[in-house]
Amino acid sequence: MNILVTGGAGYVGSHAVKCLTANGHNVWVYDNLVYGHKAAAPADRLVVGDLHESEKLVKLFKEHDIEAVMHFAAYAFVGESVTDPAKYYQNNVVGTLSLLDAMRECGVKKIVFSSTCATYGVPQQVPIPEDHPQSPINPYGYTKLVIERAMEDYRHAYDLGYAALRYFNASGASADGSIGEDHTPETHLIPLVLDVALGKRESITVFGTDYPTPDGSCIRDYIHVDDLADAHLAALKQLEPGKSLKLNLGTGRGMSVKEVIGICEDVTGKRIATVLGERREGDPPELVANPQTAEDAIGWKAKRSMRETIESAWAWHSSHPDGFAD
Ligand SMILES: NC(=O)c1ccc[n+]([C@@H]2O[C@H](COP(=O)([O-])OP(=O)(O)OC[C@H]3O[C@@H](n4cnc5c(N)ncnc54)[C@H](O)[C@@H]3O)[C@@H](O)[C@H]2O)c1
Ligand SMILES: O=c1ccn([C@@H]2O[C@H](COP(=O)(O)OP(=O)(O)O[C@H]3O[C@H](CO)[C@@H](O)[C@H](O)[C@H]3O)[C@@H](O)[C@H]2O)c(=O)[nH]1
Repeated sequence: MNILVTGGAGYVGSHAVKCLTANGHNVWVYDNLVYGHKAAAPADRLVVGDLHESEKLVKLFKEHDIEAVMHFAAYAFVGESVTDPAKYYQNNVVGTLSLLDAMRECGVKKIVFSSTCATYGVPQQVPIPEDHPQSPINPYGYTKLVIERAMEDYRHAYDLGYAALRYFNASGASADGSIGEDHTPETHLIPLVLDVALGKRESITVFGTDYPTPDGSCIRDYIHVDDLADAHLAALKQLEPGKSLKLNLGTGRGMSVKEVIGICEDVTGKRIATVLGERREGDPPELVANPQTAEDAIGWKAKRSMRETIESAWAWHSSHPDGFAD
């Protein structure tokens, strides 16, 4: 299939590109490189462009006879979305509407969209099923929810086929060590802990130790980025015009911040200096997926263990201490 991958030079997108290519798809990466890395995308497949450039997208769709879009491009810093929501609504909502317009103009009727468990807000029930109320607690989550809603309306009116894939915490790196996680600034737990192991940071701060969890630190569902890539492939296979899929992508297994630090110590063989700190604003105590719907609908479930996830992250970070260094 001819597929356009927006945000394909970013963390999750680049792993999906690798997986799609390995499975025989003809892939084009579309990324403005604001946060992406040139080296993360195949050189002969990268088109540098922005979501807002609808005409450029139309040209690409026609030129390469694009049949489906995988849409990763977005801004994803939760804290920044609170202080500068305009930036998030403009990019994640207006940018995506421009992409959807270009698709409509060219008759491209399949899209796999990077949504997030942040659309659920503070869960009333854990593990979280897909029909849990969606009530985000930050603008980032709202931008993703708005697009889920727009896609549903476009499905109804224009026969769009879409998959809204609600990721939990994307983690780890490609098994061959060629690509991995490199966000600037880095805010995610695992890369920050591994930076301490590498001596790039003095310590990791545990954000909150008085949560109603067994060890008092927050619980998350860390899903290997290659498992996410596999899910994208599986969702694409099931997509048809007019069909919708709304799926949680997680392992169903919760891990506390302290447990993550413990596994990182084990994998790296280094002691991680840890500071017990205050809660970070906007962090729900526990976010864990119920991944059963994904298994039933697309025959997918997470295969990689938490240890494998952290081992792959360590292999990447220790061999690329400066990330892509671009
Ligand atoms: N990393 C996670 O744990 C996580 C969890 C849930 C959802 N998500 C979602 O998954 C997607 C990918 O996340 P990531 O961690 O790989 O982020 P990332 O920043 O590494 O990748 C996003 C890519 O999109 C590009 N981009 C942004 N705006 C663009 C625009 N207007 N035009 C063209 N390109 C643009 C960036 O340059 C970057 O390469 C995002 O939509 C994010 O919201 C990520
Ligand atoms: O220095 C740190 C960094 C993080 N944490 C904690 O570690 C957990 C994971 O945090 P982080 O890696 O920042 O991920 P989340 O805040 O859970 O958010 C990520 O995962 C969401 C889905 O769960 C996505 O929507 C977001 O885009 C993505 O940033 C949370 O409990 C944090 O409080 C710390 O204790 N110390």
